[in-house]
Amino acid sequence: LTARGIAVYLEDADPDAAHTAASLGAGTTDEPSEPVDLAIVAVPPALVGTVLADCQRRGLARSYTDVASVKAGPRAEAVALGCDTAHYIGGHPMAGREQSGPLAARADLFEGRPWVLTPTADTTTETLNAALELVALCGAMPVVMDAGAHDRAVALVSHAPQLFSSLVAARLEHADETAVRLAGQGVRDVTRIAASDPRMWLDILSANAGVVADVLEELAVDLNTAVGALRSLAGDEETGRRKGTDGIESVMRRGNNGQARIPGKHGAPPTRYETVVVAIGDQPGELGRLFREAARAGVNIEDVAIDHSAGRQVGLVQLSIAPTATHQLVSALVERGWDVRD
Ligand SMILES: NC(=O)c1ccc[n+]([C@@H]2O[C@H](COP(=O)([O-])OP(=O)(O)OC[C@H]3O[C@@H](n4cnc5c(N)ncnc54)[C@H](O)[C@@H]3O)[C@@H](O)[C@H]2O)c1
Ligand SMILES: O=C(O)C(=O)C[C@]1(C(=O)O)C=C[C@@H](O)C=C1
Repeated sequence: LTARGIAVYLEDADPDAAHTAASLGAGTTDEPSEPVDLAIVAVPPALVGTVLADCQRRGLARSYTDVASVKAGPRAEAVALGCDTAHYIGGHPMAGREQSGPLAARADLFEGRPWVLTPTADTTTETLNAALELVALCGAMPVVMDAGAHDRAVALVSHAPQLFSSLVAARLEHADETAVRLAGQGVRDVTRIAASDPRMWLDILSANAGVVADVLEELAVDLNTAVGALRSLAGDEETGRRKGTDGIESVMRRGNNGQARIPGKHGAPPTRYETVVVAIGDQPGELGRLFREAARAGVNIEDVAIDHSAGRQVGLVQLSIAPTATHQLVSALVERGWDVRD
């Protein structure tokens, strides 16, 4: 927001958090001299109602929104606390990180991401417009939804996946070191969000517990079917083995179909990117140098993942790029002496 010339006033129960954010260029810790256009309540979900009530009592802004990962509970609390709901609109940017705090912030976090807004019949046009402007300034795409529908949707696409990631990672807690050392990109992809803050997620999951439990129950049925298929595959009997093969094939195909439905950037249809793997030395500045080479070659990097080989001073960088740009990037990198892997 500051990069787009918007005056941002930061306030946090932890003054260090606000000062750190200010020093990173997110805004100022000075108090505004008059009510601002929009106050963004970015606190844990269970605190949204009380913080909103407090901000409104202080007359901080003309309109208010929040960013909590659940929407029905915070709204009910705001209503119960007697908040001015006409000038409050629930919000939820569908982007985030497994790390919290100002040091984990990124200016481009919301670019191209859905940002849910949950207006109600009494929401004023001024408040809806202020929230829409915020979403546009952050480069996100507004999605207007009812709070309950939002909570059911995120149970499926965010809350249950978080628990699943944690459960997969929990298998590693007491695993043999020799096994954990072999971790490759697959398990890293599946468990990245298992590093998330447990207190924050307890708060989120408590506010959406029943719906998330429904999703996990359905998953549990699928898990049992997969276990049955694997047991049949492990047996000697031919019919059983065929049944097992069918079962696992069905899991994999259904997974392919579900994964293919996940939208690409800016809500575009899912895109298939080509991956170019480059080995880089484990030293400062290497990644920046590689990105500059891609820019010189005129190739847009759509996504990036790094696989650090255990015990080796190299990392394998996987650059996801448009398939049509593969030749251009590979030849530019090879020409400039980079170690491009097949
Ligand atoms: N982290 C994510 O991926 C993500 C993504 C989308 C939405 N959200 C939502 O954003 C909100 C904040 O999450 P976060 O990850 O930024 O957490 P965070 O811990 O980084 O930030 C929360 C901040 O709220 C402050 N705070 C707590 N009580 C307060 C109070 N009474 N008054 C003022 N400040 C107070 C804390 O000191 C902390 O700095 C949550 O509602 C979360 O559901 C998080
Ligand atoms: O990608 C991550 O690390 C996230 O935490 C993102 C994520 C998500 O599940 O997509 C997590 C919770 C928020 O409510 C919104 C976004």
